[in-house]
Amino acid sequence: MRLLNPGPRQLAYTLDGPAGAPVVMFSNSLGTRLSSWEAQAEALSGRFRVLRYDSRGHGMSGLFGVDEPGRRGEGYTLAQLGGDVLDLLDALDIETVDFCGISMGGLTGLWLAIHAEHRLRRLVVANSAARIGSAGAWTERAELVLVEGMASVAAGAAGRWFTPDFIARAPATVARLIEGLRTCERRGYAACCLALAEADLRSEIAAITVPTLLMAGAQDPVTTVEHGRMMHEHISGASYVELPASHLSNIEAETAFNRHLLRFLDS
Ligand SMILES: O=C(O)CC1=CCC(=O)O1
Repeated sequence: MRLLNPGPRQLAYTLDGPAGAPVVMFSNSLGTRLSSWEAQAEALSGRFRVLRYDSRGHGMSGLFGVDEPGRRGEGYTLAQLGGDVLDLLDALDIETVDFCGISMGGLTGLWLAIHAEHRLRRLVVANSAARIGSAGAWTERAELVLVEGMASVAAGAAGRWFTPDFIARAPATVARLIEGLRTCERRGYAACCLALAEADLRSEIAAITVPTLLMAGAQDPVTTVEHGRMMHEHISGASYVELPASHLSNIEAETAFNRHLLRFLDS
């Protein structure tokens, strides 16, 4: 694990793989961290350089000021989440990447494709939407974790992230991710909820020209297949697949996810 700008505005990242190989960058969902891409990093290793990072407020990345006195309950913005990606690429002297994000990370990828398309070769958006949830629900969730702590959202997360079948089949994996959510910094998590409360790219995604692969989970209750199909209709030339999974499809359906990802990266 390496740190860009060690301190309250640090970004934690890993960069693995052969020097000179094309870089594939991964962006995590709300309440997870760069370790959630383990299966993809392994599948790509050898042929690609894999750049993973913890979104601000998550994992080993900093809180970017939301812990400062008087700033309780302040949010990040989607532009800041996208700006962190550009800062990291600039610092590492990486001109272009294939970008793969899930959920909040997918929304970050859509923002980059709209505002910094020259930095993306290809875009993969998994289990995401141009507008995730509603402003009211995200504001409520931010308030809930600030007042009651992360246990209040960790309790119901398995049912949002995975199918009952996967929860029964892979209890240790599910427990590890839920523990990661429970120990997520509440102020960072809340600030990302507030970024999601504001983020709405529905009127902008038609401008995307970066080659795009959209992946949805057939049983995802959060970002549904309807959200995936809506993006597919609006992003010209995009490919769209549905995976046998709920929300964290890169974990629940890692084989199918990796197959589609690699096929797209090789196209
Ligand atoms: O509600 C959840 O935990 C799922 C989710 C919504 C946005 C995101 O990144 O994860």
